[in-house]
Amino acid sequence: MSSAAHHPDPWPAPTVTGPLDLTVELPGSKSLTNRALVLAALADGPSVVRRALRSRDTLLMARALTSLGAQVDTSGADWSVVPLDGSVPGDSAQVDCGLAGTVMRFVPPVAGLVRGEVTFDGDEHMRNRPVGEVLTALAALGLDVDHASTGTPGALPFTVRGTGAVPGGTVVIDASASSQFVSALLLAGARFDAGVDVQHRGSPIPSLPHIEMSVSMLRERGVQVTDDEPDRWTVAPGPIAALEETIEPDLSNAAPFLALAAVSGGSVTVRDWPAATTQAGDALRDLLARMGCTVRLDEAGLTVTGPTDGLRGLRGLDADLHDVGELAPAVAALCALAGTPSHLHGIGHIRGHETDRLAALATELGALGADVTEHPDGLTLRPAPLHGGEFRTYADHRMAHAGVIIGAAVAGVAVHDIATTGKTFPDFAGFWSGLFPGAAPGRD
Ligand SMILES: O=C(O)C1=C[C@@H](OP(=O)(O)O)[C@@H](O)[C@H](O)C1
Ligand SMILES: C=C(OP(=O)(O)O)C(=O)O
Repeated sequence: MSSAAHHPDPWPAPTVTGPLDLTVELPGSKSLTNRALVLAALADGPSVVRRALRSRDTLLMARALTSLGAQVDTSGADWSVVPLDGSVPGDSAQVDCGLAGTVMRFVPPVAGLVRGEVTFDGDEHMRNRPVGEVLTALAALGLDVDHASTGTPGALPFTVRGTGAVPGGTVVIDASASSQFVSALLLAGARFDAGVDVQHRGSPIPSLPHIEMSVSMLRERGVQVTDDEPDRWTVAPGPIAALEETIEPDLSNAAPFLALAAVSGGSVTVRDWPAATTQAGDALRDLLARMGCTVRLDEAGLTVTGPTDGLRGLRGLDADLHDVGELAPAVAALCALAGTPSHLHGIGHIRGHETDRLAALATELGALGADVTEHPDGLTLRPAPLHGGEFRTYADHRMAHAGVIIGAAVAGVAVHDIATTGKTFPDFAGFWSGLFPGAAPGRD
């Protein structure tokens, strides 16, 4: 994982000096790794998560499940998991959610399925990220959840007192703030006595591909999921089959790398890009093509080639990113460099991500000269000359990705807390700088 000890803070982002021609092999998907770990902990036998992502979010998930009584061996590239055995070791546990939405939302239902008292807390900002709908839903499904006496109701810190069994049944939630509310209930739902029937009422749910990812991983493990009505998912009670699964590369984390093709007017290939996937990052193929890049998916991987006249040929984008909000910071950075205006919309929910990403992007891109207007649900960016300066990241890995994209195009950009990329990428700064000619050899 990246560490502040190895990289200055703020970190001078490397700038391209000509077209790059790169092939990169990226670490595994956070979303796939953390789902595979949860499902393995609830499975009917030992599982293996091959090519697991080793990053802050996935190690927090491994630790959380271990504290609930699973055995997760993270020592190699392939992680083995022996499922939960019914009781929390020592009868009580503390789960550190860090800044991982997947840990804060996916683990509480699991805690109801083991006997013992489990307290959840996390980074300071994590207390502002929404989770109340999950906790209220879990209480309605028969879990003993205390989030009123521990601090602000509906937020970290909270306590789950598991009895080892969850009655389950039908629940109505408003998942307009995060798709993870639904995924949380579905992933554990097969182990509830009556399964779970989740119905959403409210504004449209963001990040729907992530719910499809949960559904598809459950089905791969033999769980019966019905999703033929909009905004309703039913998981039948039953076992979750143990599985050996190989984790795909993280396609959302591919964004800054593919952006290098556009910034440098060169080509970047990401190896092992899956032909079919539920990852939201697959939308980069369409988004980058719409911006004027050439995109080719073949046995070599996904190759993106930037416009031949470089950034002058990069077109702005009018895009609804509601389904793929986690791409917004990197896409916004590219739009700030494009030759025509952009309007990114449908992403009001990313104000509840690692930071208020719309405010953070407007402030930090604006500070480097971008012409950016913040809207309740998005950003408008118009072409403007950018200049160097400091780019603050607010503990948000994807803000750091936005910063290094600008830094690749504009000399003199210094990105604050580059180590925050460790949330989903081991030694991002070393990997990134190793891609630039003249960089010190031997970085991983
Ligand atoms: O389930 C998941 O793995 C995720 C769902 C999405 O969350 P939201 O629905 O809160 O946007 C996504 O943005 C996040 O990075 C990962
Ligand atoms: C929103 C994100 O993370 P989390 O899983 O913490 O919600 C993200 O990675 O962009």
